[in-house]
Amino acid sequence: MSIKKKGFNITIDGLSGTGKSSIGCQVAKWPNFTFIDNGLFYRYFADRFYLDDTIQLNEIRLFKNEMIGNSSYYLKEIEFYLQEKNSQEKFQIGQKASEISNIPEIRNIINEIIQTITKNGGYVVVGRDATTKILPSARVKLILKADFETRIYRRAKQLNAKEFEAIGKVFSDLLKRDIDSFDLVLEAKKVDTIINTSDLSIKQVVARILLRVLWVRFSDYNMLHLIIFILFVFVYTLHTHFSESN
Ligand SMILES: Nc1ncnc2c1ncn2[C@@H]1O[C@H](COP(=O)(O)OP(=O)(O)OP(=O)(O)O)[C@@H](O)[C@H]1O
Ligand SMILES: Nc1ccn([C@H]2C[C@H](O)[C@@H](COP(=O)(O)O)O2)c(=O)n1
Repeated sequence: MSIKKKGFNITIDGLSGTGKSSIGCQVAKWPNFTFIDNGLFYRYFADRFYLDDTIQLNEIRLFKNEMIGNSSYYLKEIEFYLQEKNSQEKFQIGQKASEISNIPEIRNIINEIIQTITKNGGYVVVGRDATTKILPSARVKLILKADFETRIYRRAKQLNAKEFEAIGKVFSDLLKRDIDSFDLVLEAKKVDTIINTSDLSIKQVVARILLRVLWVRFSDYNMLHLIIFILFVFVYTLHTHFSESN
């Protein structure tokens, strides 16, 4: 049973540190889907097009078409471009990304790029509004959540923050990101399946999501058979009805 079906996309939203990126890229592996981290777009745009306190909207508009025309190249470029930054740079880029995410045109451009790239299916998109705004028609839509303390612990471990001051920075950064994303996640929470990852390992969360993917795909499969069966019964009944009346 192939999961790579026309139009089959998976979206995963959640606050910072809930595990979207680590889990999303694992989820993408088994059905051989392409992973897209929506937050990376904001970061890439912020670092490339927000120079000397000026947002280069024209450049961004041109870039949109370039990226749509050559999506597999640019998805890799965005991923690797940011991997090369050190943690201080990443922190600053994150702050600029948060600023540009308040500009509606930039949000629309990013959403449009992702919608166009994913239109044939085969993608796992993670972010904060992937389930509600970007791909509300995705076949599997999930929200990850985790306690605030768990998320601080995970982020501090990830950044190797051990000193009181460093942990304080993690705390305030996470709080700010939560406040920035509050509306988006609140909106998403209304409609989707929520998984609390606080007491689950990455593997356990991935397994749950893949089970859900299989279930959705399996119900498609059964539904198709059910429809064929009903059609068959209908045609057969018509056939016997008309042969009896002749
Ligand atoms: N279920 C889990 N159990 C233990 N550690 C986890 C779990 N999920 C994620 N982590 C760890 O927590 C850290 C943060 O996870 P990740 O970067 O995937 O979160 P995120 O939701 O994508 O955050 P952001 O939105 O800030 O990018 C990573 O180091 C990751 O390995
Ligand atoms: N759907 C999204 C995704 C991201 N942002 C903003 C919020 C963050 O400040 C920034 C970077 O995201 P991250 O890499 O931390 O996931 O981009 C957003 O507003 N909407």
